[in-house]
Amino acid sequence: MIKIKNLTKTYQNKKTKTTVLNNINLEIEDGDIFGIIGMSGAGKSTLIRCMNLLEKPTSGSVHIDGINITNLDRKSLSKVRKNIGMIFQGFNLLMQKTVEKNIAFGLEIIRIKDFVPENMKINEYKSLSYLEKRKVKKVETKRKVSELLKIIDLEDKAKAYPSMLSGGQRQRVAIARALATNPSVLLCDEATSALDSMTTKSILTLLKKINEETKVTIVIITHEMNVVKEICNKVAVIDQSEIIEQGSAPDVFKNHQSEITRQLIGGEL
Ligand SMILES: Nc1ncnc2c1ncn2[C@@H]1O[C@H](COP(=O)(O)OP(=O)(O)OP(=O)(O)O)[C@@H](O)[C@H]1O
Repeated sequence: MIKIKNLTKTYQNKKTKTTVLNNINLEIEDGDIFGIIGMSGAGKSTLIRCMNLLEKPTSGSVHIDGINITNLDRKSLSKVRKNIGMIFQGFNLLMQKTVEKNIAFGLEIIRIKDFVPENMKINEYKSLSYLEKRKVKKVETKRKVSELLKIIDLEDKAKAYPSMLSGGQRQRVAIARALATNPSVLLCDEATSALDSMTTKSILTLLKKINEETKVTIVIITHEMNVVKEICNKVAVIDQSEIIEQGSAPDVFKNHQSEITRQLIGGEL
């Protein structure tokens, strides 16, 4: 579960002080596909970046699976971050690496001694020599990459470079890389904004399938209402730095209270 308590984010320079998030309170339950919607500049990106401490809140706290991650030291935070995958509008792939190497990168960043093999008891792994551990990690990485290639349906592109892929295929690779560490949370920052509507639909279908199969909690920030309608079970509306509405997606769509929400959903319902 992700709990955000009284979170405020203020940017300050010599002359100005801007409060971008004001007293945000949110609870995102395990397995949710939680949409955060709002107009441009409302604070969506800042909020999602606070969830993995890419931005440090000015005050308030972020709790993931019961752990307050707000003031963790670098080492503990990097451990927590392995449990939080993130994908971006611009995909952020390594252009000089093949698809399979991009996906493996999600695991490469974990030190041999911190690696947790999926098919092995942790004590068994711990008792191995460094070289044996390295071998296990190599084999496990290979296995995981082929499993993920299958999930994203790009087994035939394993040796391709990102420049040879379409936008939708690149985002699939980014999703696989984010899932390599089996995170319990996947943060999606405008993940489909650069894609056409058909490709968006296929990425959303993939995210939904992954959510159903792995129970990963997905947080999506977007200004695209079809994204929320398509896959989110819950939604929060952010406007001028504050959460102005939240609840089950169908309920917020039907019984919204604010003018901003009405504008965002375009009065379609
Ligand atoms: N580093 C920063 N310093 C000062 N102000 C910032 C900084 N980062 C963001 N802001 C301001 O915070 C506000 C919220 O930005 P944010 O990117 O979170 O909004 P958003 O809802 O994601 O917008 P969009 O949909 O356009 O991406 C904006 O007014 C932005 O100018």
